[in-house]
Amino acid sequence: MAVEAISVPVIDLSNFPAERDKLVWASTELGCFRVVNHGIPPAMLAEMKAVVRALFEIPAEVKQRNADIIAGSGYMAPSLQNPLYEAFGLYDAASSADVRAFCNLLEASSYHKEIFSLYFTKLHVLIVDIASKVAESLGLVGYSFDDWPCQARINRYNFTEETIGSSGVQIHTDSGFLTILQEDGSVGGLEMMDSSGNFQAVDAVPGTFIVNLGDVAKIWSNGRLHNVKHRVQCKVAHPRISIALFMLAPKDGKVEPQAKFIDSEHPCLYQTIIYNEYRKLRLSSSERATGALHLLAVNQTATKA
Ligand SMILES: O=C(O)CCC(=O)C(=O)O
Ligand SMILES: [Fe+2]
Repeated sequence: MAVEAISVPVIDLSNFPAERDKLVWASTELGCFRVVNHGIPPAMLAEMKAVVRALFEIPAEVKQRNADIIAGSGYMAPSLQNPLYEAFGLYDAASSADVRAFCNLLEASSYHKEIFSLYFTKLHVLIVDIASKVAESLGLVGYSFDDWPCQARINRYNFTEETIGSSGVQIHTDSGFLTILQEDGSVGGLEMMDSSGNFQAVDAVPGTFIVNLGDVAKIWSNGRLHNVKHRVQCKVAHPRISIALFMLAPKDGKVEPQAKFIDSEHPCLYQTIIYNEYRKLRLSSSERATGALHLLAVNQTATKA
């Protein structure tokens, strides 16, 4: 099936509240948007990307030191399921101590450490701002995302001539609330599923970030925010780098529909779950590809009885 290029809605972060309706539409119908005027200088994006490229060159045994802190949060070597994909994970990138520990384990130079710290400090401010704007646009004003843990994932796709047309990362939803992605400006491949169930290619636009919403957003908003399915395909014979920051779930781990989004016309759709349990649920079954939200669905007949 041919995959068309989608023009992802562009949200100008310096133009609020004027952009509010567009943000509501993008986050409830598509589950993804592009942000501009985000305050991260182009030089910092480029420096971070260069540091990330270098990080993948360290010896395999050093990479393995990046162990899981929570299920699936550490280094992922190429696997049978995703043979072209390799990633480092950093839990919690919102904590400067965790960023330092990650760099120390991987024997990063002091320059690399400095870039990592600066980048994630800035990205954390940005992710909190975007999450707050999403909440406010749905009418929930004053909700704080300040202390939500955020995981970073640094991805490399070993794309070559022979792999064109194959999968870089399988279809999935993100498990957390919201993801900010720095795409590879020169190598595309990200595809989002639209409302008709077709994949649409997302162009890589240098200097911007792609934001997508995950399963926690769907539960938290009682079904309003859309957890978009996406994947990465190999389109060109060139290694691809991407840098993701995932805002996961509240600090106490309790993920539940907010009272603001529950009323007689919108009954509670999801059971409360602890985020780490939900992550294990996704990893322990085949649910990663399709999401595991249906396992949390409230039985409406039972609720009404
Ligand atoms: O590399 C990308 O563009 C997307 C990566 C992704 O979907 C993820 O890390 O969850
Ligand atoms: Fe993803």
